[in-house]
Amino acid sequence: MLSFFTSNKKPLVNKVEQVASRLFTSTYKLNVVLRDGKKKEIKYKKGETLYDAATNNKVFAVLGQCGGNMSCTQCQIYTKEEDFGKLYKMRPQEKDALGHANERIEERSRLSCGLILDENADGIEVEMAPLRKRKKKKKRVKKNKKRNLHPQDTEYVPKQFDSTFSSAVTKIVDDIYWAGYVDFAVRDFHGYLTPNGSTYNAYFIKDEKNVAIDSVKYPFADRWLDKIEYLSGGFDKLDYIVCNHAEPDHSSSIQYLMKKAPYAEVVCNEKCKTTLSQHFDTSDWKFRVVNHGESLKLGKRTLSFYNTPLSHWPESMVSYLAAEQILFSMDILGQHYASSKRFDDEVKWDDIEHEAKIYYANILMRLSVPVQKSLKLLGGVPVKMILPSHGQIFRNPENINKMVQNYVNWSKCTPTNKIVIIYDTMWNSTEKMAYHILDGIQKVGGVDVKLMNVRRNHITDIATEVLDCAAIVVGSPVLNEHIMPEIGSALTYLEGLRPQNKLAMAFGSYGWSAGGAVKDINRYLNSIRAKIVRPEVLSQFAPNEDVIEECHKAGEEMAKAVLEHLKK
Ligand SMILES: Cc1cc2nc3c(=O)[nH]c(=O)nc-3n(C[C@H](O)[C@H](O)[C@H](O)COP(=O)(O)O)c2cc1C
Repeated sequence: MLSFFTSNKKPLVNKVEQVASRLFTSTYKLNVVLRDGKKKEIKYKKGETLYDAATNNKVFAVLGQCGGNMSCTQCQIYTKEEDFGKLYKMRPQEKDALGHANERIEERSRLSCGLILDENADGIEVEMAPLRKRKKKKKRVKKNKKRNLHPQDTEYVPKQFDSTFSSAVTKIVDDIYWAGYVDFAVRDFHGYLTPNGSTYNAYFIKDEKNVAIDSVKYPFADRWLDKIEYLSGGFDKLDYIVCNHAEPDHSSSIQYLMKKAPYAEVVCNEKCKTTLSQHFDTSDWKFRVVNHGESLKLGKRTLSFYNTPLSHWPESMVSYLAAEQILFSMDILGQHYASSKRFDDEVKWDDIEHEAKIYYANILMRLSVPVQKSLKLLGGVPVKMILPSHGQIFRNPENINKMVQNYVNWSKCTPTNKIVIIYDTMWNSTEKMAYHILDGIQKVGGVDVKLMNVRRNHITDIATEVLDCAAIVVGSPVLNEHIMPEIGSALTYLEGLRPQNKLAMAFGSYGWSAGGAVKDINRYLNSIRAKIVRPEVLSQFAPNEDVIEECHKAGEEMAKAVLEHLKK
């Protein structure tokens, strides 16, 4: 038996949470004024978040869409001014989330999911912050239907198989099959590059009940439907289609299945049901809504469901077969990797590890806190195999260990001895500065450098290098008082992905107004809470000897700061 954490079983809680969990258990209470003006008393134990206490008190009006992951900010509360200062201090994730909130933020704002309750919160009164007005749901569904916004709403037209391979199912163990589609051709996934293609992994369980798990991207619906028909012995023998995640690469073929399989029920959580209805016309679908921890008896086996909100979307969940110790991990441990082989031990480990890193950096880096929560939840689940929604299936215990450890490191952006220099240039002055900074770093030794011109390196690769670097050094010339657009685009992308724990500095060349570009760069660096190690280096037009010397010095200082940082 192999646990999801087979080595280095370090709990993924930060220090604050560890302290909080050790606190006493006597009960206190506070009041929450809900958005409809009603007041609710909430009893809590010291160390609980307000969000968890509200859930335990069944005051669900406090809850937000992201499931308490400090992301959607819908659980924002206003404290009374006199109470704000005495409450448990804000952790960086909470500050960060409030900084990106859609709703109105006040000085006395807190997130219920971030606010740890202690004895100082006893007897206080807080008020739910108003939500930004949203259009009525019913109207929006109607509008979408009328406009036919989604290409996947178009009628499914069966196609011929391209090859016998695309129609093949793979037996994983007795009665459990891979029934997905290998997309060798795809090169772009919502804006980032997939040079090795991808797979849409759908699975099938044969038992007294026939169960399809997830589907494939809609252009490949026909291949998937044929496999499901074959495996279940006819569409009328299909009992369930589990939808772990409503993103269209995994869900958009379900609409065609529902027209063919008269008795099939869609098994998903409540949020997934709503999200599916916002993509497709689900009015005729039969749903079986499952809650966190609930199970479905299939015959010999039982399939259990665990919500893992925001590892990748709010409705994300995983499914688990205890009998075979198989985890259908959805996007967790996914890789965009197309191969004729299905298992991790049939391909080169370095290839899939690298693809998993690209996947993590570009999809999950922003979602590190929810990912850590999911890892913690799954830490107690024994697994022999992990079946993700993209890429190779993991069945080699050593590989499972390595990949889980990678996730632990990536989710903390654990720094390695690497500095990434990201820059743009028009007439090469900024580029020359970048090379001189590189020389300065090299002079100190012991730190790797990646020099990435934003016009020759895709944001996909920049994000991947940034994930585990210790420092980023960003340069741009001044163009019309600002940074160049391509570096702006790269920094906007990184700002969204929120890399943690980075040292940083800015540099760049200008003509007649020094500050514009570095001011923009520093704004981005501050937004991701990078620690700016030293003041920017500027050059009026091409760097002269003084500037070159300063670039060398800056490189040396950055390298020394990184080596110091890694000792901690
Ligand atoms: C279209 C254009 C707009 C520019 N706008 C500014 C500006 O607003 N302020 C400024 O100080 N320099 C401006 N410059 C000058 C450049 O910042 C300067 O030439 C710098 O040295 C270019 O660095 P590079 O060689 O790395 O491209 C501009 C140059 C160009 C070509």
